[in-house]
Amino acid sequence: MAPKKWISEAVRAMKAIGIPEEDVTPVLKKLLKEYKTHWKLIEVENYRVLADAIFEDQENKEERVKKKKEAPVHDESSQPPLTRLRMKKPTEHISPSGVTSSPKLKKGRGARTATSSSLVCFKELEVEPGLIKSNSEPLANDFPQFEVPIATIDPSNPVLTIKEEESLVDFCSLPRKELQALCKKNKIPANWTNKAMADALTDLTKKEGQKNKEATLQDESSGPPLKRMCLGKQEDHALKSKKLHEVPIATKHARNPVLTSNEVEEKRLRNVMFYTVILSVCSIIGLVIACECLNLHSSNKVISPEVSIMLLLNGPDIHPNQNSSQTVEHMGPLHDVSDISNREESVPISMVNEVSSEPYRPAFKYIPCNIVYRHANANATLAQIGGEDCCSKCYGDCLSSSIPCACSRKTGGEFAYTLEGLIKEQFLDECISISRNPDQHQRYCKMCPLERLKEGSETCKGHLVRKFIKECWSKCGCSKGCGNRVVQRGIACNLQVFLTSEGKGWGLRTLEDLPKGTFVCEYVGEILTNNDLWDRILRRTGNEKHTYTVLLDANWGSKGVLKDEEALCLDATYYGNVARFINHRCFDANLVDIPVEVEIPDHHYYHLAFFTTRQINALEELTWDYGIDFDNDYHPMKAFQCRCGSGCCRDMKRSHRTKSRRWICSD
Ligand SMILES: C[S@@+](CC[C@H](N)C(=O)[O-])C[C@H]1O[C@@H](n2cnc3c(N)ncnc32)[C@H](O)[C@@H]1O
Repeated sequence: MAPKKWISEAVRAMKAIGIPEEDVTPVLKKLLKEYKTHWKLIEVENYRVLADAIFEDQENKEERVKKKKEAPVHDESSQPPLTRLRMKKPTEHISPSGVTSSPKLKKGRGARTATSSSLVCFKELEVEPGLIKSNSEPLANDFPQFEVPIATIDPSNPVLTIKEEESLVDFCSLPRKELQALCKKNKIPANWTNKAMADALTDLTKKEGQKNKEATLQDESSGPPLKRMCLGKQEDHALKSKKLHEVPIATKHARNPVLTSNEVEEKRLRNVMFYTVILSVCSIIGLVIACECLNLHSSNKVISPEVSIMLLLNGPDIHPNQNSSQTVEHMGPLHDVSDISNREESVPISMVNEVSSEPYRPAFKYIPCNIVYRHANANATLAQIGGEDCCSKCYGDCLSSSIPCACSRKTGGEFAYTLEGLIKEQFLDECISISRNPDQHQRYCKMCPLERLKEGSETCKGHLVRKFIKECWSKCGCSKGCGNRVVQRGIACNLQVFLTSEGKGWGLRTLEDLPKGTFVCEYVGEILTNNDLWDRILRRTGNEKHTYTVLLDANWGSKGVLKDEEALCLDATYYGNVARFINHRCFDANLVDIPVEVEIPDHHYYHLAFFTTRQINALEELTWDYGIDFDNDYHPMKAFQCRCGSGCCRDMKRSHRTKSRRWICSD
């Protein structure tokens, strides 16, 4: 006798395909009587036998009713015959008596989908209870194309592929003796006809296969989340292509899922709150410890909160090639050199020193996305985004749509990205040209916020008029896998921080070949107002440096007088990501920085993203032209001595140039 639990399982399976319990129990009772000790065969192929028997039963009932009704008048032409949608014609089913045998499931996708994935299919189709789609109808065309990622295949409802089904042993061809032996082993009556025994064995094998598949799927889902990190080059390249990006972002890295923009926003806000609390606590403790360390009590020096925070959390940067005797004892822990992002990125970022034996104690905290410092106005609200700045009516992938959506408007009615997730060549070349020929693209700024804070300095030399990329965002109707969302997905290529041998300190390199136009990373740091930045600069003392600050000036000068809270910059001195390690190259840098509008449409705040200017080979150092004017004596902070090694090094030639001051450096 079948246990109660088994019966309720059978009822539940039928319910899932829309058959109510009252239809199931009488048929099940009959079947159990018929199958006796072989009741387990009923559950084969998701209770196919049971489902067929129920339909047969219903059909018989309907037939009887129909006959009764038709008995007095016979007019076949007035009513079309009731066509029944069902998974298969229930002519025969596996019978323990061995008299009849079931026709095998048709080796077609439809048949398997209907039986094995009934849960998903029937729900979407809203098929009338009791009716199941015919395998003669193409199922695939009936369903809306949902973006169901591969990772969400229900392991409890595995689907055999055609190949797997075909690879099953052909029991029919076995000699009777062998069949009988196999049946005996599997507790199937050995006195059935050859066909019946073969069918029963086939079904058992399929069931075994399904169980194994289930186990494998479960194993995979609970396996180590390091799979993404161990991807080969080919897979990695494929991952970068848009198609694979369509896997929901959250599944990208099980250990450290990449966040959706909303989540990023939430996380950012949480970060801000978290860091604000940490900052306040640390500034008090840091002040005390820093004073202890520096013995400042007696020297009467005043330490700014920022300085003390830096001492406590990080300490200033030490480059092994620089004299570190004046630096304070570091209090922060060593970074995990196998992943300096501490799993904040979806790919690990390793750090190597092949030049000296000095350990690296980074003087910064790794953050994967920008955080707001104090009063900087970089908070996005959905109300800020007008109808013309989003594509609320889109769905799926905007890049595959025949008509470019509203989000392409700011890039001239064409998206900046290709279907492969690279930046379009023409767009990229224009950005490179702007960066390399600044004189032709600068906008003079009479009331530059940076200039008006300085006393006695020369007037502003201008800011580049930049080309913006605009990505779809939260208010857009498209999916998270939309091809017009690249930068917001974060780093996807294998990068490494390494100690340069030319005396530039640490640098960043790629561990894989990168095609032209690949997104590498974003410049991440604290978002500061112009006032905050100036405060930090004025407060800096002795050995302290501000070599990690970039002005977000792409829109400066387009308005009249820029408010101080609108003039923003990114400071990666204390909080930053890999981009803070990218060194400068005067000529032919292999990266170009492009402003990217994601959340805020008016461009006072934007993301600064790096794309490859050409094909880059694995292990090449990634470089970027900071846009430093090495000849500017009035520069608030003196530039470093350039060791970029390029033939046209601006520092070597000392030629007179007027370059944008996007980069602020000190040495
Ligand atoms: C944004 S950081 C780059 C990472 C830095 N090398 C480090 O170790 O943290 C900028 C600083 O790196 C150094 N640097 C960058 N490019 C350089 C170059 N071409 N020549 C010499 N030093 C360079 C300078 O000290 C500069 O102030």
